[in-house]
Amino acid sequence: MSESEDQPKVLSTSAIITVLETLTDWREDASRLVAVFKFKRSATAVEFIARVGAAAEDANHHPDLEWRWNTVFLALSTHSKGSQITTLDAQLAEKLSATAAELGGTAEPARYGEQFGI
Ligand SMILES: C[C@H](O)[C@H](O)[C@H]1CNC2=NC(N)=NC(=O)C2=N1
Repeated sequence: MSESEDQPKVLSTSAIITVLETLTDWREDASRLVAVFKFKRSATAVEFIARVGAAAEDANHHPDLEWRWNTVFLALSTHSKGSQITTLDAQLAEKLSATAAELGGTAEPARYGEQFGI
């Protein structure tokens, strides 16, 4: 288990703002990092979901996930830290953006308010 996995650090508001300058696919919403990725085909969205699952198992850190046809909605927070945003969330967000890009996915900022019924 890596040191970061042992001790995720809660990000302050200013740290979140700084992190989001790099994680341009992601936004803060209700103490979570959220993103929406759209793919050309539903099958590619499913492939992405499988890779999200593998990355989550590797990191022992699991995003909330919603699948709608060719689009995948993600939300990340750290349950063990009161469901706040931590360094673990930022690390996984970066990895998932890279994975989405590899599969030709595009972020859909206009849809960020739609996920999980909110
Ligand atoms: C025991 C195990 O380490 C925990 O339940 C892990 C699993 N996946 C997790 N995922 C998320 N998002 N937050 C957590 O705190 C968390 N904790």
